[in-house]
Amino acid sequence: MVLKRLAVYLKPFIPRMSLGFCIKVGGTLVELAIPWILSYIIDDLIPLGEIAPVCLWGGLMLVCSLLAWVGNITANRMASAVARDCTRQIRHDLFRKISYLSERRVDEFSIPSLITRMTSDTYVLHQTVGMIQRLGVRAPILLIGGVIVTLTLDPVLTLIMVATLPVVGAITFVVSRRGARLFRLVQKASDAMLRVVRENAVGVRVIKALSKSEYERNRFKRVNDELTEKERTAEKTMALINPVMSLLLNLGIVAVIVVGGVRVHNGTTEIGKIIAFMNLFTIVLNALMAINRMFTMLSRAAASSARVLEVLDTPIELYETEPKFSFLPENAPHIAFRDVTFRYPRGSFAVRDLNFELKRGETLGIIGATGSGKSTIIRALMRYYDVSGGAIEIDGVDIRDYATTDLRAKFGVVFQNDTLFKDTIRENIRLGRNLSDEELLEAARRAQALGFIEEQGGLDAPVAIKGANLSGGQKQRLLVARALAGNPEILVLDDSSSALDYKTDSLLREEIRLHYGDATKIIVAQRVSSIMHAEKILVLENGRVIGMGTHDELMASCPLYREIGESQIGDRSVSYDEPAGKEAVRA
Ligand SMILES: Nc1ncnc2c1ncn2[C@@H]1O[C@H](COP(=O)(O)OP(=O)(O)OP(=O)(O)O)[C@@H](O)[C@H]1O
Repeated sequence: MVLKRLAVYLKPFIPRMSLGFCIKVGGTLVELAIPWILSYIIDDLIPLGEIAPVCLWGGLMLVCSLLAWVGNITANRMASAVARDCTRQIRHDLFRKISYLSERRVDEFSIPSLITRMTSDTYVLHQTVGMIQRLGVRAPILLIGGVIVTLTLDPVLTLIMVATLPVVGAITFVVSRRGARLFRLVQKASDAMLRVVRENAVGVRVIKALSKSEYERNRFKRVNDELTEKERTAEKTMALINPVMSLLLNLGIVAVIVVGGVRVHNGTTEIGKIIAFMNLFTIVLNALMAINRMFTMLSRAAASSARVLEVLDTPIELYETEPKFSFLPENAPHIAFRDVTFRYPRGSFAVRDLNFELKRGETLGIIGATGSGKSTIIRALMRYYDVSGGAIEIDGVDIRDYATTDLRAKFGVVFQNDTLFKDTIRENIRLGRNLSDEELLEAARRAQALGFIEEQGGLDAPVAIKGANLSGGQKQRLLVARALAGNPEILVLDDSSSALDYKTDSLLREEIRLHYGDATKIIVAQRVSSIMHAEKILVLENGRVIGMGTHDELMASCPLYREIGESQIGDRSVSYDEPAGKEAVRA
């Protein structure tokens, strides 16, 4: 059923598959003729004692072998090409779907599971599509054709052979069904193993630093053992088929030899027919084995298809292509949160009753303990998740009424622990947007990144996976340059200066103040100095706002803010009115 659903991917390849099918059928029929010619030579031509017809029919056998060989190779190549191109399309659609999945769905699937669906599951489908084309035509023709040719040679012996086939078919069916269920469990265990490997690779430094290597090794051993156990059960089940089939077919061959011997002795059949029969028996046996392999592969493919389809069938909840409004209300605040409440799937409330407004060009600072809901506000504003209650508005329009691409295009953003890609510095800043080198360099200069970019060799310098060849501060500056490039309408910096020294941080803030005056800025920070010049500061605790106002107001009215401020700045009498840049430069 699930395989049928994925068959739509084969539709565009029907002409190519049909041609391959014809070549395959031709090659297979020619192959079946070989034992028949052999029997004719032995029983009818050799007794005549003339060499010429024997050579002629022998030559025909050779031509048949060559044709079968060439036909099979050509058809197999065509099958591989179809499998490759079809899987490419499936991967393409999967990737596209994954990139549009809401964060909620990504959480539900989990990243490791999406990776295995994208890699090993599509690989299984690739193998299956290839195999079905290679063997799906050939094996049944050899099986049915083989039985027909044996019927023309000796119907009595054919009955012995045919009697074994239903038993073999039933065993294959039962075992393969069980195999499909077991392979689904194997894939699940493989997801779990990938998750541990991924966490381990990402957290390798901290694991070493905390001497957690032994603990991690044990954790990996557990998931690895679990996977091995599941594989063992699945393989043990599937491994039943071959020996049982071999046993049945060998019993059949023994019966053929015994009955055949009696029939030759009685003069009801000839020796050449028995030799050809044995030949065909091997062909039928191999065809059955191939069909068995196909069933095994189909069991795995059914499990993989179900996993791939689960992603492909997931509705894209948050992707709106058309705006649902025709005009923007006048004099509306640029950003407004109205009674916003948010909870993660299966989680408790992360943000409650959030209300604030920001005018265009204003800066909002957000501060609070870890887990207090700071990043959640950003995710909700950019509509990675829909709010659970209340509404978020941009220019007076609910963000759910914007086309998602239009909404996201308004933002320049650095997420907490944001990602750098294995590419050049240029592409990491540009990220596929139509921006000139001058614009990229300008953004880099303002993000205080130009100095180290030049040291690295300019925009063409390589960035390793996740920016592993850069320091923490360099990574953050590159990410800020990415956010600034393109002059966003709304600039969001989520804990993006934690690795910067105070001087660089304040220079960066000064550049933003000078050059991005029109952009509305939302800055999440752990440092009071990063947000103290904001027009509005939110102090969060457990998802609730416990203070809102300017730095001076909060120092006077919000005990938590005052506590953080005093512990970081130390001196309450410091004047905060000076631009941060000057303050830092003087320092
Ligand atoms: N994807 C998620 N699924 C379920 N719960 C989540 C998810 N992301 C965050 N949470 C929970 O929501 C709450 C707020 O998380 P959030 O990331 O907004 O905190 P934060 O203030 O940004 O913290 P930090 O300063 O550590 O980044 C936390 O209790 C967190 O455990």
